[in-house]
Amino acid sequence: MEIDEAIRASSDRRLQTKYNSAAYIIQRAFALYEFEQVAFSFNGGKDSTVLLHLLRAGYFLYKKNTHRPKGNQMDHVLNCPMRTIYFESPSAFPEINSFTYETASIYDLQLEVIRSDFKSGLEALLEQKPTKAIFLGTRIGDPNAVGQEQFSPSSIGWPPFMRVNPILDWSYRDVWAFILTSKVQYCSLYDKGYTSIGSIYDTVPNPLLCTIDSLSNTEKFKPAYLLSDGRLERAGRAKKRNQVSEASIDIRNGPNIIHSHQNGALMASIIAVGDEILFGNVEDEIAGTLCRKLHAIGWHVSHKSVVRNEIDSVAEEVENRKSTDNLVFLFGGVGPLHSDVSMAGVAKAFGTRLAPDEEFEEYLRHLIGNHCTGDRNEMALLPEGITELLHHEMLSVPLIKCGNVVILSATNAYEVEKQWNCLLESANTPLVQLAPFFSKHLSTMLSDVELSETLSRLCLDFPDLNISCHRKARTGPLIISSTGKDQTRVELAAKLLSQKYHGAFSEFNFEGV
Ligand SMILES: Cc1cc2nc3c(=O)[nH]c(=O)nc-3n(C[C@H](O)[C@H](O)[C@H](O)COP(=O)(O)O)c2cc1C
Ligand SMILES: Nc1ncnc2c1ncn2[C@@H]1O[C@H](COP(=O)(O)OP(=O)(O)OP(=O)(O)O)[C@@H](O)[C@H]1O
Ligand SMILES: [Mg+2]
Repeated sequence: MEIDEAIRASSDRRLQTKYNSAAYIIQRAFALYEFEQVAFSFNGGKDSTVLLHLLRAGYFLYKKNTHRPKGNQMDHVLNCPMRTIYFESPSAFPEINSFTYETASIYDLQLEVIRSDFKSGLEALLEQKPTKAIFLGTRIGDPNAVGQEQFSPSSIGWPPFMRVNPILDWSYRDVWAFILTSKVQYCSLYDKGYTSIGSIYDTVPNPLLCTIDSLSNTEKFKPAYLLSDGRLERAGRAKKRNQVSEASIDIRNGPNIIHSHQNGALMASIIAVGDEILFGNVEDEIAGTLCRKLHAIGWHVSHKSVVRNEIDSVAEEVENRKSTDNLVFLFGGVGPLHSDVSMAGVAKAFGTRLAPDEEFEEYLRHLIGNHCTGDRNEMALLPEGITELLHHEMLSVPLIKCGNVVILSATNAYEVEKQWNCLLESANTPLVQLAPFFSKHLSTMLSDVELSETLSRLCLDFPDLNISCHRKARTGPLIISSTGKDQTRVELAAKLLSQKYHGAFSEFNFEGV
């Protein structure tokens, strides 16, 4: 069987692994359901083209493994005469239509063309012919893939059947590696720069593949398989409303829009994940550094917390903070150890799951080389559909941002300093530089009782300032800080206080402490 032979003969181990697991899913589906009760949903797109050839290979392997025929007795299964459904729409590209029809005829597919919407078409189909399972070329990253597994029952409200998704965990690059290695035909639009194909009204060639022909000074598009970042395969598709996963990974449009709180202020919170901090074995120095850094660029820090190395603890905290703050920083619990559950916690907070991120895996491979086989690197499992990598030349591995949560791998103040600088300089930085804060700190030996009324009054008179008090020891000096964005107001508050208690205050400088 030519597909099976081509993949086995290739030197691409990753492709072989993906192929083997897809072929396994297909064979299990053929073992579970009668051939006549299974259908293949084919639309001439690249993913369903891959699936077609995987089905042919899987069917061949299934027959070979279950019937053990000799010699050329296998010839009759070189094709897979599957029931194939195509939802044809008047707004489909003519190239897609012709490719679908031609392919169905080449491979003896029993094509059933449906000219209604998916749901009512499937209802009619199931009434006419018992259909237990339908193969789909859905992949992680497709807007409708969230929450699906390789075997996923149809959704509530849909007619009952099993959706079988053998290439769910395939990346864009895997799809093209398969097509190019097995040398199968694909729709001609992909050679014209289309990377994901919808209707003629919502699809154009991917702008990221556009080049200018220097001779004719006209636009040209490179073929789809040359798109280097597969996460941008839908860049030529008009956005639908409510496509959450797309909105959050749209790195072309820069950082996610951040809605500011009162007075244009932006809020951040910091979550440390670490049993060692809660046991008191380790003093956290990262959160403090982050507070200073955020303050220095004019951000407010609303909350700082430490949670246990437990998925649910991380998920609960992230869920709370991500909806309250513009940006959440999380550190600790990142890596390959049993206690490194932060990614899983973040995924759970966003209602998604961990999925292999091919680009991140590539970075890790450079970093840890032989220790990572490439088949299975748990550190390359990142929250599906919400992850954006933030690159910087000084970082061997990019920083990870999931929605509005930035995950830092720093383990001490020095490392967080470096990651912070890279984050600030990253092209997609979520850190907006705001007007700076000004602070004035005064030190006094006056007692709290003597000062309390005056300070309450000062807070009322200066609602735009943060006036805070702290002391290092009950018997030591009291430090009063006023902080705000208007330097004149900050200085005025300090001056009024000093004037009221003539000679009782001196200026204080935190740096000198
Ligand atoms: C065979 C088949 C089965 C489907 N089953 C479901 C389903 O169970 N639940 C669901 O919400 N959508 C289902 N859909 C719809 C898809 O999730 C999705 O809306 C569609 O493929 C997206 O195409 P579009 O981006 O062109 O709208 C199904 C589609 C097909 C072709
Ligand atoms: N009109 C349709 N008729 C039959 N199946 C469809 C149709 N639209 C989508 N599907 C099924 O859903 C899967 C995912 O759809 P999608 O639009 O991502 O197509 P594709 O094959 O992936 O091509 P591309 O991503 O390049 O547009 C397809 O592989 C196919 O199994
Ligand atoms: Mg697709």
